[in-house]
Amino acid sequence: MSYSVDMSTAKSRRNQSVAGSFDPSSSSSSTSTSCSVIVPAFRENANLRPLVTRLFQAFASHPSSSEFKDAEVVIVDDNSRDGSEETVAALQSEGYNVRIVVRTTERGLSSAVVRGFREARGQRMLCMDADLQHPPEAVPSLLLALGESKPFVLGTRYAEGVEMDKDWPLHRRIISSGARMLALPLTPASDPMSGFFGITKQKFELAGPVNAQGFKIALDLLVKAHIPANGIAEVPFSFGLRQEGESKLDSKVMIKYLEQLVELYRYKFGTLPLVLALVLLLVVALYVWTTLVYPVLF
Ligand SMILES: Nc1nc2c(ncn2[C@@H]2O[C@H](COP(=O)(O)OP(=O)(O)O[C@H]3O[C@H](CO)[C@@H](O)[C@H](O)[C@@H]3O)[C@@H](O)[C@H]2O)c(=O)[nH]1
Ligand SMILES: [Mg+2]
Repeated sequence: MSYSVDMSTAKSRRNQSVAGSFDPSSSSSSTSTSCSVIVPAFRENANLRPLVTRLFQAFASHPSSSEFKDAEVVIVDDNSRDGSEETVAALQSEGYNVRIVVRTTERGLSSAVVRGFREARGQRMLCMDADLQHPPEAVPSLLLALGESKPFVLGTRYAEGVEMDKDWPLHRRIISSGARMLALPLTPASDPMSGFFGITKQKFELAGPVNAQGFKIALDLLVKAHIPANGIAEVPFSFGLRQEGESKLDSKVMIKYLEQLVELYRYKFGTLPLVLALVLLLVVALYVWTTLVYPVLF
């Protein structure tokens, strides 16, 4: 079950002045929406206001600001009850085109993103975290990179000139690199672990049934929407630190990722290569045990 708080009226549609600064008090009566930004959020109230205001400021000050005149932000919250709904209502009354879908019987990052993509009114859809690890200022370029020839855009942390924040913990770097390596045979994308990505509505609707468990929905869409290498626009960005609150990534999320990998390998290559890989792994493990570990221990 879910409900949606959407007080968007002509007054609450976001607007921009020619000077490039966002003026939420002026209004637009347009009903078409070109771009939608989807934000999965769980207990992110403290981050919502800076996120939304920075996003609309970035749209207003972009040289192609007219492309974003109908842009909307859709927050998909899992019943956080931390004041997020009130914050969104306040932003709406100030004129920002933002709404919140509150799910009361479902949980999970990926399924929240899928829900947001289904709710989105825009043809270009982008997903980003609420905690400001993904810079709102990079959103316009990512959205503009989407089109018929590039139906998928990926904010990548693995490119020249960009970096992770030096305070991002070592264990998270190791987990992220390991997870990325395991996904290498599935997609040519440089950073399929990224939660900063976009897809056209058309391509999303053509994708096969996605695995909405866990955190890695971009990887699932890359595989199941059959996105070829030349259909991906990669936009480098520097991955920041969470501004407020705590990460929700835990061991359950990692196990779900391994399950997702098995499903995707079967989807892409069939069952036989997967069985062969498991047999090979078993043989290597037996070899290591009998020749290296057993003689040393016993
Ligand atoms: N609705 C909803 N949102 C959720 C849930 N769990 C997490 N989120 C939201 O999903 C976003 C990412 O969650 P974090 O808890 O901040 O994740 P992270 O550990 O920082 O992981 C990030 O880095 C990964 C790459 O290393 C990304 O893959 C991932 O998307 C995220 O960006 C945040 O906006 C968070 O509120 C949930 O159960 N429900
Ligand atoms: Mg985070």
